Amino acid sequence: MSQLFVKICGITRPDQAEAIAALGVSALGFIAVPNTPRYLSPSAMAGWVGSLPVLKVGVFLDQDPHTITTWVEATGITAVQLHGQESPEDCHRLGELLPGIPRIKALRIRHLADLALASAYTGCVETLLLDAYHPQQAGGTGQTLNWSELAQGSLPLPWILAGGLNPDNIGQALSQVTPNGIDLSSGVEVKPGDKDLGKVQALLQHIRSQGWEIATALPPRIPLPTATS
Ligand SMILES: O=C(O)c1ccccc1N[C@@H]1O[C@H](COP(=O)(O)O)[C@@H](O)[C@H]1O
Repeated sequence: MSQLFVKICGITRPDQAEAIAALGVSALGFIAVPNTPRYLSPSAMAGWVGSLPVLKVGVFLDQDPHTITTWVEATGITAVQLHGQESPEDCHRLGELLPGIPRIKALRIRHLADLALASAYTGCVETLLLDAYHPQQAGGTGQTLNWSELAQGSLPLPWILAGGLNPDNIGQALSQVTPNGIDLSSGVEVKPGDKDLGKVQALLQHIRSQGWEIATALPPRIPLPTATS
């Protein structure tokens, strides 16, 4: 049975976090980007996020590696998603500051050619995430990628599909592309930050009915070929 990593992002409420974790998702995401509608400050995350029984992903946008480190230490986040223009050097630095905390680099894709950006991150992050490009908003936009175009590309690391996924279109998306994981935010909510548990349940039911097993951890990194192999 193939495994699929399933992350539900933009969680703001402890009761919903616990209920969604109990449904069997792989990870929950918490938005650490000020001035966005699902934002939680470090003090708003502290005291409950750390004890959730799944991978806890903090979503950051062009924040300084030291700021991210302080945030992780204060909240109990167990993975970081870098959703801005973070360079490979920033990702590498974060790995030095936060050993054992996996890094997910988000790339906001406008054209298939943008996938070329991925190769620069092979040595410094564990996983890639592909989101749709929006000119005004960094994420949580509900905008989908062009899955049939994406199917023509390839990536050098395990990757997560994001961007406008919901229980109604997930089947179509997964019939066209084969990511290692999926990430949903606005497609499973009533309003920003308020999740619709019925939609999360419908999503998981669909995935399981298609024969996927929901992963309990990020997909392992594919070993890179060595010079002699
Ligand atoms: O969700 C947000 O508010 C957000 C803010 C800033 C950066 C990223 C954000 N969310 C990420 O956006 C994608 C897709 O969301 P959607 O399913 O299209 O609503 C997802 O990876 C979230 O982690």
